[in-house]
Amino acid sequence: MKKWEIAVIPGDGIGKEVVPAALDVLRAVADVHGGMTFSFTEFPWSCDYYVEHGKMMPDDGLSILRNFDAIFLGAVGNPALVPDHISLWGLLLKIRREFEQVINIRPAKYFRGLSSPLAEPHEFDFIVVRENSEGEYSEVGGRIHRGEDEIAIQNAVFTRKGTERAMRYAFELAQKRKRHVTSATKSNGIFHTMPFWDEVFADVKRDYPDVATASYHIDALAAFFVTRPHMFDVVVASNLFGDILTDLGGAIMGSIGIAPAANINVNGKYPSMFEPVHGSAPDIYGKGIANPIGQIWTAKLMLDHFGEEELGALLLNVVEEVTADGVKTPDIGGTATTKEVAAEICRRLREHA
Ligand SMILES: NC(=O)c1ccc[n+]([C@@H]2O[C@H](COP(=O)([O-])OP(=O)(O)OC[C@H]3O[C@@H](n4cnc5c(N)ncnc54)[C@H](O)[C@@H]3O)[C@@H](O)[C@H]2O)c1
Ligand SMILES: O=C(O)C[C@@H](O)C(=O)O
Ligand SMILES: [K+]
Ligand SMILES: [Mn+2]
Repeated sequence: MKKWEIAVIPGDGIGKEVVPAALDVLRAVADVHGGMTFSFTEFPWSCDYYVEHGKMMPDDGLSILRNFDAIFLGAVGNPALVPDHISLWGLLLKIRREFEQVINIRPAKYFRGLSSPLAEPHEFDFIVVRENSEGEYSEVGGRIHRGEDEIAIQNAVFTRKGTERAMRYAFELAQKRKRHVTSATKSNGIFHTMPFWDEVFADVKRDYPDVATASYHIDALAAFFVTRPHMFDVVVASNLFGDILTDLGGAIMGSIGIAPAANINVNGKYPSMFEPVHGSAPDIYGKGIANPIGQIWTAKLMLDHFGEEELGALLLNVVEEVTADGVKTPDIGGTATTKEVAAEICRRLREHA
């Protein structure tokens, strides 16, 4: 019997609702498999934890997480208790960086049973490869003076290694898909880092002559996500551009509540982390109506990561069937609760046991 050791961090807000729902689904997945179990170890690290301990996670938090096969996370952030940059950098970004989860994979596709806000969504199916370790997200910079003379400086950091790594990952992914990579740039307005990004892209693409490419400035690209999302296969983007594009990816599917993400450690030194694209949604927390699909699809990405692609495909198929049959939370036009959606997915999964 194969046993996967999973560190579970529900985090804040609706993370505490969608994570338990997705764990139930993973238990059902294990039953379907028959030869596999999950051991879930839960950690209460969150903004509530911060209020009590003055930090988002204990000092030895990372060494505890290190021994797990994967980390399954909900969402981090409760601005009523802790400023967002403190909570994010103290937990989510800390894990991404210290565990060298340098790539963030974020798929979006035309999803059965959902009405996209696009008039003609066609059958789009793309993956954004978000550089996850550097770029616009950096602690380099500072603030001086106060008042009228106040200055804030934030430096973006683009290394050749990090940039190339994200691009190569995108090209190799495209080779297993429709052989097309789009680069998200902004080399007209961003004077140093984005021309550099374009140069590295030009260098890297020479190594993949079987993959077609396109490059668009991020503003135009954002519009194309709305007007012609079906033309994309793999999109490679910097940390911030990838962040923004993937909320948009969720939106054109029908709700940001269904979009999944995988923070991948590519060198095998540390566990990878699986979490939905969305945050803690304080506006709906506590009502029991958060859409669990983003968290459940994230579980599918974890199954893929473990080499259980067949089970992953079955899981996503069942989720789409349940959606198409109208068992949906309010964000996608239904009346079901988080728990009802998860229970229906579990019930249908067990029919495959
Ligand atoms: N990876 C993360 O953990 C992550 C991601 C984004 C935001 N955040 C944090 O979450 C907090 C709230 O941020 P925000 O409001 O900008 O983004 P958000 O993603 O939490 O919410 C944006 C909107 O989408 C809706 N939404 C999100 N997930 C949903 C779901 N599963 N079902 C139904 N509706 C859903 C919310 O109700 C809200 O209207 C902040 O503290 C922010 O820093 C964390
Ligand atoms: O990376 C971030 O900015 C946090 C959150 O918005 C995310 O997309 O994971
Ligand atoms: K999240
Ligand atoms: Mn985001």
